[in-house]
Amino acid sequence: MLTSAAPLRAFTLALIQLGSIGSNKSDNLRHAQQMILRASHGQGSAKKPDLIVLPECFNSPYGHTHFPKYAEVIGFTPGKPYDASRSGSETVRMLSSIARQVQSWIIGGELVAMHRKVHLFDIDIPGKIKFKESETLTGGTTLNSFDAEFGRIGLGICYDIRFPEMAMISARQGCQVLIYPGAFNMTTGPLHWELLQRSRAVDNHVFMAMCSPARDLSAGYHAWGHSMVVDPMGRVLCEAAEGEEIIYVDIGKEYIYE
Ligand SMILES: NC(=O)CC(=O)C(=O)O
Repeated sequence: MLTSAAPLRAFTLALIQLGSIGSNKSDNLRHAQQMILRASHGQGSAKKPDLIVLPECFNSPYGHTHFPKYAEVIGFTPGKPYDASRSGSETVRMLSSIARQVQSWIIGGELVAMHRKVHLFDIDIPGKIKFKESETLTGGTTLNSFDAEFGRIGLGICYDIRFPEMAMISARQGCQVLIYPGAFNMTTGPLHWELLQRSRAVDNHVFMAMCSPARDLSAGYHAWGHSMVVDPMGRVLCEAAEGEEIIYVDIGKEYIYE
């Protein structure tokens, strides 16, 4: 049972709309690490972020046939001690070490909480897109969040956003910010990416953010991009374009309604 959350405090959020995700996992991890380092310095008037978010599937190409090859054993059990530096997962070791170096929270696989996508993405729109995650993945069965010094962060992954009950329960459990790494595509992106985030934000009076990979037309899956952050009134606070980009937003007093 979660204890009640402390009031939300001002913080800086960075979403990394990562590009160059190819077939070599170590190269993907190296690139993600460099981008986290770049994000950690802030940009222009943006301060050093307290929380940095990577997209869904940042260490492998997105596609259900790739998942078995890139899968890693994480071995994390909530509430039990876990030494991320000795993890069997190359991805967790990288994230944990860079999180310590830049002194920020990272959503991408760092290990204070682990969320497994609950709702698997199975879609078949004739002539447009066919994708069946359930052929190679098993859905998660738990709702997950973590407490940072500035607020309670609820987690989901991509397709999870289409199930309003999940965001609602997170909000009822005191989450003030919901972050769902995601990878919508060229069919569902223009229709629903912004609509769903604004809906979940307004339904629940929370901040909502989704972080996408950059669009790569040479890849098998064409991600929509447009990583964004929405405030509890449903206003889009910032939005990326399609390419590789880091977007920052200060969640300041003007957005925090007590
Ligand atoms: N990729 C997903 O999990 C979901 C998606 O693209 C959509 O819901 O649209």
